[in-house]
Amino acid sequence: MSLSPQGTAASADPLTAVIEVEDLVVRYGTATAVDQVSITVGAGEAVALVGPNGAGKSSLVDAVMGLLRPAAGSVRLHGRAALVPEGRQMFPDLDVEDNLRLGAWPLRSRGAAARDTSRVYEVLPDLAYIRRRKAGALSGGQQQMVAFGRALMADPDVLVVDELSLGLAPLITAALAEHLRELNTSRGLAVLLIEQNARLALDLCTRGYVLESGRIRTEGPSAQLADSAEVAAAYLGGAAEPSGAPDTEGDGE
Ligand SMILES: Nc1ncnc2c1ncn2[C@@H]1O[C@H](COP(=O)(O)OP(=O)(O)OP(=O)(O)O)[C@@H](O)[C@H]1O
Repeated sequence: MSLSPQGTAASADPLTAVIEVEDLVVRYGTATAVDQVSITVGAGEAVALVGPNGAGKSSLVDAVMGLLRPAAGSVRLHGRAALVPEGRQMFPDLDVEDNLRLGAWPLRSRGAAARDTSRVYEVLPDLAYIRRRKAGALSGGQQQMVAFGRALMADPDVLVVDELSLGLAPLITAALAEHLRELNTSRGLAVLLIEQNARLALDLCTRGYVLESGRIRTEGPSAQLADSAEVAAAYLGGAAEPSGAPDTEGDGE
């Protein structure tokens, strides 16, 4: 089950992990980009991975998606993961319809039915209106929508989104974020959202990890991370609003 019918109650089940990463190490030559990182994403859960440039976020994603071989540690996928890649990576000379169909590649054994794009147009109706337009002629926001649709064509259990907001205007980003929220909350699709915009990611997801210099610096429920003065100062553009909640980071900030 990946895209349950709209309106069906979908709840996160952290006991059933769709992604389990344990003690992962990624190296480029002698440089360590990801250093003993462990993360999980539960079925139906939305999890944020935030951190500054060069923290190792994309390296972690590439290892999760099997695009690079870890130096150590393990990645276990329970179900199908589909990637919305950084920079969208459209085929600019193909139209939207053909770009979407390429996303069905993991389902090629299912035959022609897997290439039926109508299930994506039901979820992202705006794409139906631009189905015959060349991807290269679309705006960044439209391309990101196509990248979402292409990932959905793989009938995934978890969507791995590498930089939802990259290069997009705030209003466009907000609209795409709502689509992602809808896919998660109403249709039970698990999400791993990699974002430099920590506020966006923590607002969208229920749990998060902060990655810094290849290591998990802190993790926890999004509300707790957003309330942490340490995280707020580093990633949210200022100190957290006092919430009355105890300082769980334990650093007295
Ligand atoms: N192909 C590569 N060869 C060598 N070093 C690399 C390569 N890709 C990434 N790195 C290095 O690994 C570290 C982590 O990079 P990575 O791209 O995973 O971080 P990131 O958090 O995704 O950053 P950004 O937000 O800028 O994309 C950085 O120091 C980067 O320079």
